Amino acid sequence: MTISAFKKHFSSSLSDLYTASESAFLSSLFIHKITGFDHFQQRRFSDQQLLTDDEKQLNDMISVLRTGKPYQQLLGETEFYGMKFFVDDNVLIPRPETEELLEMAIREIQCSELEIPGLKILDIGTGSGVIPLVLKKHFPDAEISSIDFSAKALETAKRNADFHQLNIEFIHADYLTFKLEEHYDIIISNPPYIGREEETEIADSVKEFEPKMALFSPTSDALVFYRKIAEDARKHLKDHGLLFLEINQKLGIETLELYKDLSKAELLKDLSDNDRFIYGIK
Ligand SMILES: C[S@@+](CC[C@H](N)C(=O)[O-])C[C@H]1O[C@@H](n2cnc3c(N)ncnc32)[C@H](O)[C@@H]1O
Repeated sequence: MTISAFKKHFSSSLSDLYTASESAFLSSLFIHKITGFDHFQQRRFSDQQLLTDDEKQLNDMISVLRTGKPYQQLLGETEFYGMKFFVDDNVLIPRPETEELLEMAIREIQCSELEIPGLKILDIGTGSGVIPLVLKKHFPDAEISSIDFSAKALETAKRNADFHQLNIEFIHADYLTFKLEEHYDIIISNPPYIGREEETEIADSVKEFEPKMALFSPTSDALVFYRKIAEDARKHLKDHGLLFLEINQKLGIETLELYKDLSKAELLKDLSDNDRFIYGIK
């Protein structure tokens, strides 16, 4: 099969899962991964026959994609905030809303009166490490600590930190019982926030392929992480320190209520107009 015929085959085989433009984008990524041809080479050599082995591997990938497995897990990597991140089935695939959280955090930190050199940042629930690594890239002098209860997620986060040659303190701990000892200029988190009663509303592919620990609250209280973060913000966020949280869009008001004793706490919407973030100042 030629490269161009494979692209058509990819699109028609997955037409119930992806739009034509998504398929064009994805087939280009997969052909690049298997053949090494980038997008421009694929166009230039579109009439070239795929090697038999490459064609088999690409067809195997179509079969796996049909199971609903996220394409990022199959590729083993994804792009987030313009950076490459390794991902696997131990970490949440980073979402565009978290890019929005970071965009807000970077802007607010730059506009704040905080002393940027020596900034102390705590990230709760690191996953693939996207939040601490994007922040470290923008604020190289910041001291960033990042907690996760999943040892396997931390391995992936460390691999990403090594790849980008960025230094983060990774802490393997259950945040819900972890006693903070330091004081921070910034606390940022995208913790698990899906309650048990919402489980049926989550897509099967998400529940099957992404780590449950990353998605679901471990107790019947969907806000359990936000309550502990509120308590820690009271005691461990420095005066004028900043808080950035990604939240469950259905629990905006209840989540905001937990932070009412900060000098400022705002509920902010994402680009899809859902209540998605809390921005606070101590
Ligand atoms: C929603 S994911 C966010 C991952 C990453 N920060 C992102 O935005 O893509 C939540 C993360 O919290 C971690 N986590 C779950 N329970 C935890 C706990 N009790 N203590 C610390 N981390 C926990 C999960 O392993 C997961 O990596």
